[in-house]
Amino acid sequence: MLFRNLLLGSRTKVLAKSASPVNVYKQLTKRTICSTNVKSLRFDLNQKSMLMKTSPFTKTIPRSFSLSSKFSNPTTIAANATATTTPVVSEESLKTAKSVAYWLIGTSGLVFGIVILGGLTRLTESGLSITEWKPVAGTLPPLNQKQWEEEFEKYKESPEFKQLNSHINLDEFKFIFFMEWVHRLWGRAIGAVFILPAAYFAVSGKTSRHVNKRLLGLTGLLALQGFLGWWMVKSGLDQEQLTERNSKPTVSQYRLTTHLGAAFFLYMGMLWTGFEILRERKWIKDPAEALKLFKKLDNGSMGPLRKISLGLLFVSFVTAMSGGMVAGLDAGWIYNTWPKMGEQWLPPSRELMDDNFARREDKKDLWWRNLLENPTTVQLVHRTFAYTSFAAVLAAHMYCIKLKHIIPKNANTTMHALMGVVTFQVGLGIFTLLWLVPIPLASLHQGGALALVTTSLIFAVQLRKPRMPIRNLINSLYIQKLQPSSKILNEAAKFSNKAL
Ligand code: HEM
Repeated sequence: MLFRNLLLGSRTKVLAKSASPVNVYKQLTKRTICSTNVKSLRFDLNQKSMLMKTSPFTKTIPRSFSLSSKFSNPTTIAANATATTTPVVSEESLKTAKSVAYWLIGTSGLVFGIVILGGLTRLTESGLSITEWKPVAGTLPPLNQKQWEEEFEKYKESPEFKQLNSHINLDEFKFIFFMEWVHRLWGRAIGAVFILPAAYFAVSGKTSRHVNKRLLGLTGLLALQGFLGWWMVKSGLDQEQLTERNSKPTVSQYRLTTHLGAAFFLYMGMLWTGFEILRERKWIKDPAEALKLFKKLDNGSMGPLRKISLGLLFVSFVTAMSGGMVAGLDAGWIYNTWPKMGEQWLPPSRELMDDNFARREDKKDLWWRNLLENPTTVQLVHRTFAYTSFAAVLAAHMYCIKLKHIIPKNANTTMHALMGVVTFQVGLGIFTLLWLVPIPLASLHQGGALALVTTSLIFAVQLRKPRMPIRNLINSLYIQKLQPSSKILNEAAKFSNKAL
């Protein structure tokens, strides 16, 4: 049990003689834990009880305790009501400037752009044209004829030139170099556009601690992304690795997908944080509306839908990653038929689990190598994930239609959009395959994957319950608005004293 608590957090049922949420909560936070560790509280005023869910690593949590009788005293109730007019955590420490949200969403747009450009670099087979990684010096392209010729000489040493491109001249080289150079420059620009303002916002106190932690994580991810880019390119330049993979000069599909996945994570992290800031600011501005929304989000039927929303985000992400594997293996160039794969619904099992892909004598790696390295199987896996994504969104859409009176209106609208995006994306995938991966369509299909992940992410954000400190803040702001002067509370206290 202790292990479970540490890992998952715990649930504690608190019984109160007084059914006031204010009292129960105050008593709880005073006696046991810091309010920021509380993930959710659910009050049952009839049963005079409260269910508390805490985050992992919360220290002492009594399984159940009764509140002292003094809390059933009306004077104390009034006094406690006064106490809650002061926010549990100050508004300023929770608030993040709107400009931070817009900057994050804008920067995520730049990440969207670089993913598309990266795809175009791959589709035009330009990605292996720059054979070195110079994070600072590489900012400038060759500036004169001599430098261009030097750069071309270096490229002539690469396996790609020797085996595939020995016919190209300097002008053709300039085009592929330019594609890769713009991609790298864009990456550097994102670094600058992210890190400098992040430091400024943090130092000037425009961000909350919560957002600062996110910004730190995103900075780490950004640095990792630059490294992953070079790690990927190296796999296509190094003849030893190519021989080991028995591959023509292209990057490893594993590394391509890792690089793509990290970009998706960076994009999702920026968007999620940006939307969360905007959402919380909106609540702070209008606590009454916020409380109405919280009531909807606290509805029991929303629990499963919240899990479904995260499931949809996960399945969209995994489908996109399986698409990365298709792209990395050029598996879109085979089985260009739909809905069947060739003449059959499924390729022959001999081809799907081809012995030639196993590298171990005992063939123990037959399954996973075919699933990740055999273009036929990898395409089938991508088709399967795509159908799963479509079916999952369709089912969730129908579920939302059923619950449409309970679900927040904006989440409902997003679900309709999600249904549209997934249908469009599946259509794009099919035509990309049928028409032998034309560059504009393949690029649009990649953009479609990002659009699908974006819509799933917005849906998940819209269904999220507020963080506990924000909930506390909104509650107290609401009470402050209702009772602008403490006079009313003093009157209430006097009245209660008389009643005793
Ligand atoms: C929810 C649906 C889908 C998602 C999220 C998705 C996502 C992706 C992604 C992210 C890529 C990699 C693009 C790149 O890195 O350049 C990709 C590639 C590909 N997908 Fe899909 N896809 C979906 C459905 C489909 C379907 C239904 C088909 C065909 C039946 C399909 C066929 C392809 C092909 C052929 C490629 C390789 C294109 C290339 O080489 O650039 N996709 N997909």
